[in-house]
Amino acid sequence: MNITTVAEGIYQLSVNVENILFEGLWEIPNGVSLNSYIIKGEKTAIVDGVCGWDGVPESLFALLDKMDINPESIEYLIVNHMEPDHSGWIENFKKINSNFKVVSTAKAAELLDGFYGHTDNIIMVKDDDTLDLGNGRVLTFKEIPNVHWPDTMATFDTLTGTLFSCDAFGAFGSVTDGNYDDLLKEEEIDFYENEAVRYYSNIVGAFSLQVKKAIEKCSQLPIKIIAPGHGIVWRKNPNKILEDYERYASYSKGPAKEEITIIWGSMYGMTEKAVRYVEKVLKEEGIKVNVHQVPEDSWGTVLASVWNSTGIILAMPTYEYKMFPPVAAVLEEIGKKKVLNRKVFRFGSYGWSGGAQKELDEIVTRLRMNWEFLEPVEFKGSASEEELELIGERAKDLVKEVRNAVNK
Ligand SMILES: Cc1cc2nc3c(=O)[nH]c(=O)nc-3n(C[C@H](O)[C@H](O)[C@H](O)COP(=O)(O)O)c2cc1C
Repeated sequence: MNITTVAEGIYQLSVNVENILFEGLWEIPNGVSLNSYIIKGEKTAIVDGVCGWDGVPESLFALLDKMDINPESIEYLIVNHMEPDHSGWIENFKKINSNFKVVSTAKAAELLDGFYGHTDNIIMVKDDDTLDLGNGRVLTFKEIPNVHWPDTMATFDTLTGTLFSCDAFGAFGSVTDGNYDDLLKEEEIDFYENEAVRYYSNIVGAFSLQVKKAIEKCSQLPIKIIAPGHGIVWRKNPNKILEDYERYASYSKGPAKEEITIIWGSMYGMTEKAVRYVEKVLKEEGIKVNVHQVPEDSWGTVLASVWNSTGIILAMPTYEYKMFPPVAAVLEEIGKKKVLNRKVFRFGSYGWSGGAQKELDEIVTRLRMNWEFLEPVEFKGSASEEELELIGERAKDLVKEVRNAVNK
């Protein structure tokens, strides 16, 4: 639980959440912060409440208490985005203060009604509308739909140049009091960069087109600080997170980095033997490789690696005339997240009929992933020396394709 000062009259109230699956689905090994912001003019506003998860609203009230802020003095609740991890707090807040106004887009207002039956005192705003808090503090709003729900907007404090960007420009990773890029060491920034890729690929990757539009729109503002709903605040170099997000958005269509991700599954070690061989070959080629066995590694972890990778190797046996199911499941999710135009090689074992390749082709076509495949290698039972060599050669071809695509 942290209270920190972002800029003159702006305070961040952060609550870390760990040991949950984010959105009930995504593993967050390093936790996530839920960031709320208090903005003080003559009047006080709070930007984004936090989730109604057990203990979280109480933590936020305790933080307000610590700041000597009486919840009744908060006049505006700015709901940048209605998803319950940002707005789930409203119900609890209502019990203490029934005299506040919600500021949101029309779409968020509709969702507030649907989710919480909340319809009173809503100020609906659209692009470039303003809210004057007094004492020279004027807020401007920018709609950034579909980053990450259709209702999302960003709030801009014109006095300090602070952009409250909600889910845009966010990251996973719990935070400490030094939750600012100007206070963090280089390796800590690197840590949050990895957490940002994980967050981006898991949460907003499917909306990369809308992310690009949001970057364009927000870049017109004289931004000095970016204060997202999750992760660290960018005060020294806000351009870094804008550029990082621009890059992550471009990875959807590829090429991404000069990296290969191997996603593999194996029942009795036949496919695994070939995976180990390929790992050795790729190591000799000197390319960065991320290796994920499924279902042992979670979808979120696999997605984060795949997002960064221009090359993908899928290694799985045939199972009941189809792909080994955990590989098929993660592949479907990768397709839905729009990981497109990758260079791919697949190999795997079968017993008598094969069938994995047919399902693989079906998924990639149905989800319009536009993946470019090298000729697959399938082997009966255990791969022979010749078959291993062939797989090794194809892996080297993949490295060439990846390097060509990245360095084009
Ligand atoms: C439950 C089960 C279902 C299988 N279904 C098929 C199948 O439909 N067609 C086929 O050719 N082989 C099938 N096999 C054989 C495997 O593909 C074969 O044993 C392969 O070598 C397993 O590779 P792995 O050790 O990497 O898992 C099946 C094996 C199991 C255990």
